[in-house]
Formats: sequence, C-alpha cells, structure tokens
Amino acid sequence: MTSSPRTLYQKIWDDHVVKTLDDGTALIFIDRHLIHEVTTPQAFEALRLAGRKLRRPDLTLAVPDHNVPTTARVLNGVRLPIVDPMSKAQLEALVTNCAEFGVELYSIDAPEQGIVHVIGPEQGFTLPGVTMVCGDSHTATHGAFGALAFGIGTSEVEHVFATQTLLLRQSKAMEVRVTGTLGFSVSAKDVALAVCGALGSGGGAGYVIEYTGPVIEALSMEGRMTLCNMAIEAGARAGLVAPDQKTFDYVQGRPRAPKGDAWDKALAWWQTLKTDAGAVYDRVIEIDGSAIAPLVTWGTSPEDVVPITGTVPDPMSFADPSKQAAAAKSLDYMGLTPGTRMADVSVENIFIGSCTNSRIEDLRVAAAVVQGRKLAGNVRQALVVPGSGLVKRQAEAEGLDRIFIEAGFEWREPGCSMCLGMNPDQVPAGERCASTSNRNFVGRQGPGSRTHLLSPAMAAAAAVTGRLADVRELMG
Ligand SMILES: CC(C)[C@H](C(=O)O)[C@@H](O)C(=O)O
Ligand code: SF4
Repeated sequence: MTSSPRTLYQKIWDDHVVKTLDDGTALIFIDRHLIHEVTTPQAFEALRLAGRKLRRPDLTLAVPDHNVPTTARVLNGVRLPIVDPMSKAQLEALVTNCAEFGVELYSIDAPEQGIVHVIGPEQGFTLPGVTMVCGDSHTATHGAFGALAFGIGTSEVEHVFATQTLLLRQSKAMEVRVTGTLGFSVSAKDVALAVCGALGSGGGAGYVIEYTGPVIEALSMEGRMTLCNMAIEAGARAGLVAPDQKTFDYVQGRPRAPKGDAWDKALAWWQTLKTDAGAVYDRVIEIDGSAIAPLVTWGTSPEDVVPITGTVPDPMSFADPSKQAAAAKSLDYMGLTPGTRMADVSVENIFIGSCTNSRIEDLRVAAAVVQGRKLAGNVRQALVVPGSGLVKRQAEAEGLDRIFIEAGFEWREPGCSMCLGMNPDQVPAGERCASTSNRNFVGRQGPGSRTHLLSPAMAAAAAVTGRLADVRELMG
C-alpha cells in the first residue's frame, strides 16, 4: 500500500494524534513543555485548586528569563534583591511551584540559565519531530529542528500540565521558499524580516510555515532558529525547517539528546521527516534571497521593513487605506518623517540579545564589526545580553566580552532583558534603540521607546556610528 505524499507538518501532526473528534479538532500529544515564570503561576494555581498533579513532569522543563535582572545578581556572596514586586513574586512562584509539582528547573543561579528558547536547543530538549509548547509566542524558534513548536496561553499551559495533550484544529501548510544565495553581511535575521515584509503581520494567520530552498539549507542551525523565531511575527502558528545532517550534528551529544540505541532509532525516524515529493502546500510564496539587503524597520510592526539604503516611506504609498492610517500613526510614534534616509536616523540605545539573536554566532558577528572600534558619542546605552549562561561563557572563552567592553558596551547576565519592558533594562521614552529582538510594538522596550529591528551585524554598525548604518560599508 502506498500512502499519499504528505508535508512535513502533516507527518508530525499525524504522528501525535491521540484522537480525532467529530468537530474536526484533534487531541494532540505534547512531547515537550517548556515553562517560564510569566505564564505559569495561574496554571499551577489552578492545578492546586483542583487537587491535580502534573501528568508528565518528566517532559517539562522550567527556567526564569523574562524578569531576571541582567546586572550582577550576587554581590560578595549576597543575593541582590529583585526590586519590582511583580517580578519578584513571579520568580519566587516558579521556584516553589517547580519544587511542589516535581518540575526540573534551571534556577537563576544555574550555569545553564537563559532564555527559554535558547536553552531548549542547547540542552537537547528540543528534538526533530516532537510537538513542543510553551506559554510564549516565540516557541516557534524550535521549529528550526523540524519540531512542531508553538506558543500557548496560560489556560492551555494548565491543560498540558494536567493531560500532556492539547485540543487543536489543524493549521494549513505554507511553503516559504527562499532561493539564491544571501549577499555579503546579509543574515538569517534579514531573511526573517524579509518574510515579515512579504507576508505582512497577519499574512501567516492560520498557517504553519515550512521554510525551504537553498538559502534555508545553507543557514546554520542558529540561523534557522532566528528565522523560525519570527514566524509568529508574520502571524503564523509555527515555523518549520526539515531536519538535515546539520540538525543531527547539532543535536548529537547534547545533555538531553537520545544516546546509544535510542539515538540510532531516533535518527532513522528523523531522516524521514521531510515533505514528500508531490505533497501539496495550501499556499506557496517564493522570495529571492539574492535580492535581500540588510533590513531595518521604520514602524511599529515587524512587517514595516525597508533596506538600509532606503528611506522612510510615505504612508500614502501604501495601497490599503487601513495601512495608510497605521503607517501615519507609526511614523508619528516613531518621530520619523517620510523621505528621511534610514541611514540618517540616529540611535541612542543598542540592544544585542533576545531569543532571536543572542546565540554565539550572533555575538561573534557583532564582535567582528565592533572590534577595534568604539561606541559613537551619542550612544548612551549599549547592552550585549547573551541568551544563556553557556553562551556567555563560550563568548568569554573566545574573548568576545573584551571586544564589547573595550568598545564601551555593557556585558550582561542572560535573560530577555531589553527585548521587552518587564525588567529594569529599558529604553527611555522618546529615544531610539537599534535592537536585534523581534518586536517593535508601541512601548515594547519601555513606555515611549522607539525600536528599530535589525540583525546583530547591523546593531553593531549602529553602535559604532550612532545611527542606522549599512554594515557592508563598514566591513567592505
Ligand atoms: C511574556 C510572554 C508571554 C511574551 C510572549 O508570549 O511572547 C513575551 O515572551 C514576548 O516576547 O512578548
Ligand atoms: S527574548 Fe523577548 S521575544 Fe524572546 S521570549 Fe524573551 S521577551 Fe519574548
């Protein structure tokens, strides 16, 4: 019997259906559950009130990241207090809840602590072919391994805690094919932004995106994580890249990856995880990777992208009247005038970090630009925040911390940091930030903050020039 050709998404879905219901939804088994301090307190409390236990604590892994301070956490052997009461309460709740319900936790002091989407892959918790959830929209990151990974809300966190399943409606499958080869100093982040620009922030709604084509195949695992991380910014449920030899090499030997016979068995299955010839996607879009320039955002949605060689757009240049209005509002918030060259926009804050771009390759690329240079005089705050303790130590072993510190950057402890205004790292109102994170929403980096999303290389170029700058001119 021959089965009909299936997409990668369909294969992972089929493999996890516990029961299909009459209304078209299905109960899906969840292989991996990552948790952090922000979206779990009510879910744990609900279990407690119902007298329930966690169904599979062994498939659950916890780490604090959003609220943790990124400045020194201990001074002369004494723990420094967490000032914000809400942050403090959430961080403490994670510790007590994990102890009570038997969930393994990388504590704030653990060498492995970091951003949930950085530590999952790093520890080999993220594997090809698994279903993986977290109460966090950027769970899509793990799709880089060919895992079906997506963000869920707090009530779904509770459902997974109690049952290790979720009731889901299947998404449609979209292929985003990126052809050609990336140009000099063009990175996975530029591809991610290009996809947001091409699809728009709602264009992926109802879909799981599979990224294919020569550009994707050529990306490193870290680049694929950067790309999948932003699938949600195009509105998609998840992003996926079919696992290949690079994936297997990355996973092999990680602390939580299968070993011995279990590895051989897993590998044999993982090698089947690709879209079959003849399988049909519900939608296909193609992007010419060779034509992508280093991109920056001008507005308050990740779809608001323009090449660094471009100018601030005129709101009236958009065909859609609602986009015209949104663009005018964005420009007002961003304090930008149509026609201004992007490379003439000065920035006072630099943020290199977040689950999009805080891995070792990101730090290496940024350090290569910064090396032998200094922060521009108008830059008042420049943070490098490694994605995990392991990334931090690796960077220090390579001397990257020295390069940043000598240039005038602050070298911080791992966490979400200035990606969002939930901890002390914030962009002052009315100031701009060149940021390697994934969201430029109104107030995202603090009330009144103005965010320009870009790649690590471009953030480094902004740091040393004090404006949005074309990294190709610095490095060419
Ligand atoms: C705090 C958390 C729920 C949120 C998310 O879901 O994405 C955060 O990580 C973000 O990036 O905005
Ligand atoms: S780094 Fe930013 S985007 Fe990623 S999980 Fe933290 S807050 Fe969300």
